[in-house]
Amino acid sequence: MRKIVIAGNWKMYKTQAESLEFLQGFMSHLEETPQEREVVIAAPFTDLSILSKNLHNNRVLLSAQNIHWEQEGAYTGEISGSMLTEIGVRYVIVGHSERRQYFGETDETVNRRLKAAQRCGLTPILCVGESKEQRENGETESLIVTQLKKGLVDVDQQNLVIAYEPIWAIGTGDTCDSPEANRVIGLIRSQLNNPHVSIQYGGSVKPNNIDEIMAQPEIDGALVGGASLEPESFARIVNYK
Ligand SMILES: O=C(CO)COP(=O)(O)O
Repeated sequence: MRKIVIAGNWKMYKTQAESLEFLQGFMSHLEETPQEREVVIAAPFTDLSILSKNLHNNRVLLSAQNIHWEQEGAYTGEISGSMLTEIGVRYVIVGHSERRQYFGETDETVNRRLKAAQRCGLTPILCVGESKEQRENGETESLIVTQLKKGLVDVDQQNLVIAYEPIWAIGTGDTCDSPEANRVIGLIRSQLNNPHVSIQYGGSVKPNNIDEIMAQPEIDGALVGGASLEPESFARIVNYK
């Protein structure tokens, strides 16, 4: 069975006070959310601990946005897996295009982070996706196959979520057409050795397009940026029809 996983990626937004304010507005909407949908919030490191203390049941699971591959050491500015699991974090986003673009993330470092996450029991959400230029040059398929092949070396596909996030659709309002997202996600699935891996779509997911996206047979969830920052908007997304 493929799980439905709807995750909000808050990126570098929300102080602790703002994150608690979000919870106040958000939690009541979950009463109508079907139990089998997993709802995840990927918050900044500084918010995770206080969110964890204020989430008394497991209705919302927490995710980090990055993880270092070593268990501990002289790595100024980094966070290890055990620091995350100790405060109740369950997921971690790995290889987001913003980390690949601005912070030198490569398929090799992505692979190391994925394995580190799994070693300490976190479920990694591996992000893959092409730029506008790569799409226009007809490189979408080969790029994604390479990202998967290199990223997933020795990675356990029993404990993994993948997000297809075309870079040109992120933060632009220019959503990838649902049938096209469905097609690429089908291609991603064909590269895996476990048919039960959940594969999300990400890139300008909004309350007004989530129903159509989730109606696609290959799409098992969403990774939502901007529209996850407001309680009503993220609630409408997790409660898609
Ligand atoms: O990058 C994203 C989620 O990880 C998508 O961001 P937007 O939903 O703001 O386009």
